[in-house]
Amino acid sequence: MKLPLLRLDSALTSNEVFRVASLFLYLILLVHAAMAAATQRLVVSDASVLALSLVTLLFLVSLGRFFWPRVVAYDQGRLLFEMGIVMLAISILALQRTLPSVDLSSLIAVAGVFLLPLETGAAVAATFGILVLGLILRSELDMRLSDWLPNMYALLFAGLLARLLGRALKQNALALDQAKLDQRRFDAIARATRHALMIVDDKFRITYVNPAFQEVTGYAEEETRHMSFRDVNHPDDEIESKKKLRYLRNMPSSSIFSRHRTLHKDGHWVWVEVRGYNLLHDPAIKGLVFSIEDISERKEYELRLEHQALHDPLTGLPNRRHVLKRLTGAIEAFRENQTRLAVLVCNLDFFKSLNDMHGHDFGDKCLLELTRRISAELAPGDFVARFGGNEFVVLADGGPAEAKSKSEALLAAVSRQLVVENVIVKLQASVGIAFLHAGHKNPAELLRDADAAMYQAKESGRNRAEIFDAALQDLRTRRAQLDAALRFALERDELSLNYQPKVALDDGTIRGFELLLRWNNPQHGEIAPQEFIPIAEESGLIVPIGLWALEQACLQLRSWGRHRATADVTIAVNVSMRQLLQSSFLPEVAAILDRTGVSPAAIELELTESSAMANPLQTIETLSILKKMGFRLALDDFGTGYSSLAYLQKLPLDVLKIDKAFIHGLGTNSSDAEIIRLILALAHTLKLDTVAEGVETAEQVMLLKHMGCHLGQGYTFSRSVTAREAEQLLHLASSTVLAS
Ligand SMILES: Nc1nc2c(ncn2[C@@H]2O[C@H](COP(=O)(O)O[C@H]3[C@@H](O)[C@H](n4cnc5c(=O)[nH]c(N)nc54)O[C@@H]3COP(=O)(O)O)[C@@H](O)[C@H]2O)c(=O)[nH]1
Repeated sequence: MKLPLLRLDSALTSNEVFRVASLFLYLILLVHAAMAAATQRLVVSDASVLALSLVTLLFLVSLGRFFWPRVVAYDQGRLLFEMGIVMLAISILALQRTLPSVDLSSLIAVAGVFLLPLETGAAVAATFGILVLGLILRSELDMRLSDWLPNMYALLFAGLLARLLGRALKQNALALDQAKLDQRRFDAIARATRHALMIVDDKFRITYVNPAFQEVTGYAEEETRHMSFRDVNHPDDEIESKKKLRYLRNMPSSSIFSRHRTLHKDGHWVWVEVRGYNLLHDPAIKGLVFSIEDISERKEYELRLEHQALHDPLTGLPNRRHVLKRLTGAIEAFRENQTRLAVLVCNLDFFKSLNDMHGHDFGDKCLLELTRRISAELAPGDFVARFGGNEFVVLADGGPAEAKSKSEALLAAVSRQLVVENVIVKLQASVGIAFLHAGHKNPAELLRDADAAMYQAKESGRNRAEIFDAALQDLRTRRAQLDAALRFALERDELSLNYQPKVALDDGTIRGFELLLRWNNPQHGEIAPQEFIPIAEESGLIVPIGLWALEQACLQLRSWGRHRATADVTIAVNVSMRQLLQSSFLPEVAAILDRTGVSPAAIELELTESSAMANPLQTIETLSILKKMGFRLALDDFGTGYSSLAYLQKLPLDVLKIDKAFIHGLGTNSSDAEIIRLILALAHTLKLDTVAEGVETAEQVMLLKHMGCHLGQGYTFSRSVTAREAEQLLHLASSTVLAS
């Protein structure tokens, strides 16, 4: 039989100690009596028999208490009663002198045993009781002071010690109970929670897991002993995960948060949300504590939402946002390791017309088929997205040759005939290609380049691919900026006019001026006419600008007409073909003459050879009217275009202006001299005056004069000057000859 001695597996209580100590107390008294009987020193009287019977009875009670501790209640009254009985028995035995030396030392033992389980009040009362009994016994037994006083001290000391021990045991038991309660609560929470809890030591060895750990990871507690994080980490999360764990372990009291995938025992990936706390310094934990939540469902929902946000619902292809995200990543990767990336923007030509003609459902079906075809043309690593209604974007590795052949394949795939709802459709696309480079700061810039190339492909005839050309794009951007600025140039008074003298080669007198436009813009500065005139021509702005220039020339002539030195001068005004083609041109010119009152004979209208010959019939008609109105007419840049002599003959011209390209070679290039001679002979035949443009040297002046050219214009005489300077030149020329 296993004796219920002290229960050392739980907190030792004062009752427990009392249970054992009281048994020993009574046993010692009985052994003492037995030994006295054996040595015949036992004095037997009726009272002593009663006392020994009481002790025996108490021994039996304590024996019962020892074996069946749960049956006996330890209430204060019963304990005091028992103590009273034992003290009575001791007193009788002492007074009867039944047992040798049953005196104050027995009371010390009683104090040591009974004060253990008593509450403070009862313990004080019991102490007094024992003390009083001790005093009575001392006087009855005639003990000397030196014999009983140390025993009384010992009695008090034993009582006090027993009391303190009793209290300590009680507090200890309470603390242990509380700890057990806390443990039970923790176990209940750890069992009830859906979150897996795990504690690992500083070597990341698992020291604790709760039951939910198995639910989340599939691993039972005993299987975790040899587990390593590395075995269950998703390869994509590995680096980040390691970084966080290292940080957590090395930073006392730190915490981490992470969302990653962990491998379930079944072999599938589980999305978990992990919070980790460093409690290595806490002696109760000495570990890293993790709370792990299975967020697979939430994550799946999130991923579904993300998929929806990043994909086109019709084709299922990645959408614009996805492309931007992908490109952001590609730009970052490029900064690190210069990876190659080609962006192909594939825009369907005339897709709007197809939608308009057959409806959007039909268009959608075509797009689905095109998606299939485009995807089939791509390599495994390529990325294709639907970027807009009729636009696909392909991101692929490779240089110009690969990108070009890929776009050729795409164009071929798109243009293969397509049958939708029994309708045969033939589509085509224009592809723009751009390559990622260090200058691209963000996806928008890279896409802008690919887009520009795509528009270039459209402009070049569609159904083709173009690679982005940065220089061309810079030119386009500047043209677009100048075009925008030029629209405000007139109203903002940014345009001005210069005058370049035309000088008679025989006597050096100024016979007239050519009016030359100048544009000074606050943002772009001085812009050369070679740059802005073509832009004005293209946008049609040359029409109002040309009329303004003509009116300014007339006003200047009216002003000069008032002085003798400047009265006979003529002004040559450049006229663009765009102006001539305007039906309103002739009435507006007439209105200018009316408003200014200037004679058209003082104005020479210059039209370039190439523009005049582009549309000869209309030119002949309009020039004839202008001629009838009284204007002088000049053919500018002669020799650079392809003049039909038949038409030339029919043009009502007064002047041929020899292009400066021929004058430039005069004196050095004999063929230029030959051409000039021929032009002069032709002009002579057609009875036209001749002006040499771009005369820069005295030698050229001399040669031209000998060849019979009438007038010269160029830097050797004067650059173009302001109206005021032109006027001064005229005043000077009236007295001085500029060249002879
Ligand atoms: N429709 C209109 N066209 C105009 C008008 N004003 C000018 N223009 C045309 O713009 C082109 C460029 O003109 P610009 O830069 O003013 O150049 C002229 C002269 O400065 C230049 N020039 C004159 N002398 C010399 C020289 O000795 N050497 C040299 N290298 N260049 C010289 O030639 C230009 C004049 O050319 P042209 O008209 O062919 O006589 C030019 O085509 C202008 O016509 C306008 O109001 N309307």
